[in-house]
Amino acid sequence: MPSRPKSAKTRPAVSSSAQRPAIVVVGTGGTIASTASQATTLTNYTVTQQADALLAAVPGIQSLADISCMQIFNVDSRAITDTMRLRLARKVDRLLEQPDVDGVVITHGTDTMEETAYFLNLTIKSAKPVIVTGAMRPASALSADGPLNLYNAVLLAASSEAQGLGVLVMLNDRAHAARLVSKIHTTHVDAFTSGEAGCVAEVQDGSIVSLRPPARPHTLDTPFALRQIRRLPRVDILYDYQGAGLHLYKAAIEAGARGIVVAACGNGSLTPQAERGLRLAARQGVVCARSSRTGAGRVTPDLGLARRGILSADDLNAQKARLLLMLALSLPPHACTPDKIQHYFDRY
Ligand SMILES: NC(=O)C[C@H](N)C(=O)O
Repeated sequence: MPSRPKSAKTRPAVSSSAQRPAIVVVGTGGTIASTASQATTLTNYTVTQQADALLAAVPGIQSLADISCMQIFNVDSRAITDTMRLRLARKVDRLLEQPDVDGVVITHGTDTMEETAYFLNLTIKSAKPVIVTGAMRPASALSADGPLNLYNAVLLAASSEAQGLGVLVMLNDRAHAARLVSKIHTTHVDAFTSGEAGCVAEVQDGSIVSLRPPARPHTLDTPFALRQIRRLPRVDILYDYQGAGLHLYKAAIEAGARGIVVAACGNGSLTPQAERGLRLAARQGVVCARSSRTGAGRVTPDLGLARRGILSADDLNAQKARLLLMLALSLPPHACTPDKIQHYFDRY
């Protein structure tokens, strides 16, 4: 349980001016919680800090809200498994059910942040703000970016402007919609983009500048609910390339994959062996989806392939398409036919 703010009693979803919003910061690890041996060491570090220490390093943050914090795990985000992400989602969902919690901030490694954010965006059943943040530089760095990112994340979580926008990713002064955001640089502080759609909001001088709300339905408006999930099914990602072989497709089928997402070339085009592999999988009841390895744009649906159970992942990248497919395959049989799953790809 988070340590409770002293004044926490029943309060509206976002507090009136008389009552400060109650925000829970959930720590999961990542570079924001890491330290290195020297202030100039920016890429070689270890997770050492918990959420309370991160908060203590941010001047003025306590003036934004009544902040409590908790640690669910403390790892590099590459170590987060499907089970851990599910546990985090359940925890956040339960926190938001509490009338005395107005919003949640999650501190997280940036490498797989977009996966956690999109998963929460599809499953959390609340309109209260959920903001995921992190850092590209460790807490020990000269010009560490974590403190301002965390400040801005709490600012956003405490704001009525972030209500009903789904899960947002806050880094480098920008708030991105979970569905659109992706990490596109290995080390720069400005590592995240929402592509052509642009971000949802910016923070300038401690004020939120709203730009555009996310276009796709999320959170309360999806058919995916955590309570109906016991275990997430195996969905594998395969990368297509010139000269690809069939063996990886066979291996995924043999490993019991219920879904395969391929990061296909261009507009979802498949090399001959990838197409053979997907057809083989689809014939055995594995739901397959084509995303694009280009990093932008939608994969045009192909009716011929769709008839064979090979769907289009719309403009989701492979890692996000995988999560949507896992959630879709967790639904009861009548709700996860290939037609229905294509509809989920087109909509969420
Ligand atoms: N910048 C980061 O947060 C990267 C880190 N390795 C992670 O946990 O994802």
